[in-house]
Amino acid sequence: MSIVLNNLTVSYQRHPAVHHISGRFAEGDATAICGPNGAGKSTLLKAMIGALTPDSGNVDLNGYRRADIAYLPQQAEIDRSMPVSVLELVGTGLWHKSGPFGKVGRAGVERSLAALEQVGLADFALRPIAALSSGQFQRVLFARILVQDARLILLDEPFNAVDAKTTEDLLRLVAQWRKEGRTVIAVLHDALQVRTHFPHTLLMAREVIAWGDSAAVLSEDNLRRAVETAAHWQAQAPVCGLDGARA
Ligand SMILES: Nc1ncnc2c1ncn2[C@@H]1O[C@H](COP(=O)(O)OP(=O)(O)OP(=O)(O)O)[C@@H](O)[C@H]1O
Repeated sequence: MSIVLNNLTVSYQRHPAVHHISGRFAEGDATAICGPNGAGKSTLLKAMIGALTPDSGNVDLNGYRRADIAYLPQQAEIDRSMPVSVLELVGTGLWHKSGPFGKVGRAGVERSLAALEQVGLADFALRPIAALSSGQFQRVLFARILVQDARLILLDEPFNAVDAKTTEDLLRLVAQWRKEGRTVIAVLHDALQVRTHFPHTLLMAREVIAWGDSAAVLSEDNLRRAVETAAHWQAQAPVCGLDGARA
C-alpha cells in the first residue's frame, strides 16, 4: 500500500505552493522531503493530512484514514501557552480512540507514561508544556506519536532548534518506526541526516526536482536546479547543504 500524489497542485490565494507533483511514497519506507525555503514542503504535508484542499489532482492515501496518520507540525505552529501538562499533551495522541473530549483512562495514562520514559522524560509528566525547552518539547511530541501508534508518520522539520543529543535520540525512534514497518515522511534540511537515515528523498521547489534514492537525488546538480527553480519566485532560497549544514 503506497501513498500516491496524482498531479497535485495546492495554492494559497491562487498562487500555487505545490505545482503538479506526481509520485509515490512506498509503504514502510522512510522518505525525506527537501527543498529551499518556501518550496511547498509544509504545504504538501498539510495536503496529505487533508488540512488543505488541492486545486487540482489528489493525494491517494490508499486506505489510510486520518486516524492512521501522525502529523508533527513545525514547532512554531504549536501554541505552547496552552495550560496543559506534558502527560495530557502526550495523551492527546490517543484522540482517535478517546474522541476529542474523551478521557484516556488508566491504560492510556500508562501508555503515555511509557512513551515519556522512552523519550527520556519520565520525570516531566506533570510539568506544564510551557516550561519545556525546545528539545524537551520535541521529545514530548515524539512521545505523543508513540502513543498514537500510527502507520504513517509525517514530520515537519522535526530536528529544528533541537540539539545533537536529542536529534540522535529522536532519530533512533525513526529507525525503530522503520523496523516496525511504518511509513515515515519527514521534511528535513540536513543532507547528511537524510542520506544516513532516509533511503529516499523528494527534492522539490514547488514542482519535483528529483525523487528517488537519496544519494542520487541530493546531487550537487539537483540541489543547484532546486535553487535555480526557486530563484524564479523567491529572492533567497537556502537548500539542503551537501555538508549537512543548512546552506
Ligand atoms: N497560510 C498561507 N497563506 C498564504 N501563503 C502561504 C501560506 N502558507 C505558506 N504560504 C506560501 O506558500 C509557499 C510554500 O510555503 P511552505 O511553508 O509550504 O514552504 P516550505 O517549503 O515548507 O518552506 P520552509 O522551508 O521555509 O518551511 C511560500 O511561498 C509561502 O509563502
